[in-house]
Amino acid sequence: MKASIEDKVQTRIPTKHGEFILHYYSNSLDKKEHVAFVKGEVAGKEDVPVRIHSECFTGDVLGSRRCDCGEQLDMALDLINTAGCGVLIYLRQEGRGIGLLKKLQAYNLQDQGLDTVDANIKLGHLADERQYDIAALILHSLQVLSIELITNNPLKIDELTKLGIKVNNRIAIEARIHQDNLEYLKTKAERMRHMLSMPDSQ
Ligand SMILES: Nc1nc2c(ncn2[C@@H]2O[C@H](COP(=O)(O)OP(=O)(O)OP(=O)(O)O)[C@@H](O)[C@H]2O)c(=O)[nH]1
Ligand SMILES: [Zn+2]
Repeated sequence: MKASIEDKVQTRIPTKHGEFILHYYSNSLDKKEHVAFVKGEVAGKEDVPVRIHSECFTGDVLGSRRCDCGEQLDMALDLINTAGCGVLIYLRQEGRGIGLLKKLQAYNLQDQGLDTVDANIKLGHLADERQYDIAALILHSLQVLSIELITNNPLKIDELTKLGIKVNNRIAIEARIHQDNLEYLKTKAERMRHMLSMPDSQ
């Protein structure tokens, strides 16, 4: 079956980062509630700043310091708001696609010494099970011509390019490094090719 999405509703959301229009999508691939937060006029535009954010209940909602997600969400919305034009797609791919239950189990394995990659593998999953088809469909639906992707993850750029999205540039989004996220960020840099500037001495 060919993947499809439907833009079901658009509504204005004033936030501490500025005002955005929230688009709610239904889709033919899963039963999840994927959304886009849109700033300004993006249809027919080139080089639109775009963040594709993967759901992280612990980081985005609870403010967990185990990962950089919550801080990246704030930074991306500030950046898009300041640019006056852009899109944050919030994909419901909790735990890099393995779901909240498995991510929390993976956290316990990490507390026993495994890193984020090996914890996923021990639970019978791939290191990263995310897909970006729905994000690409959302960008097509918004009639964005080309993007500047806000990410440190080269895989996201590759995947979107394969799906026909023109990624003209990458905008780095590096959260503060501290004791609680150090190992997590180190693993992303060393095992998942994330473009992060890690301190040499740590
Ligand atoms: N399986 C698993 N998922 C995690 C863990 N920590 C965070 N996540 C999930 O990872 C996703 C975010 O992915 P990241 O690898 O942090 O970053 P990214 O989206 O690939 O890259 P950026 O665009 O640079 O942020 C969210 O869905 C989180 O819920 C973990 O230890 N294990
Ligand atoms: Zn997170």
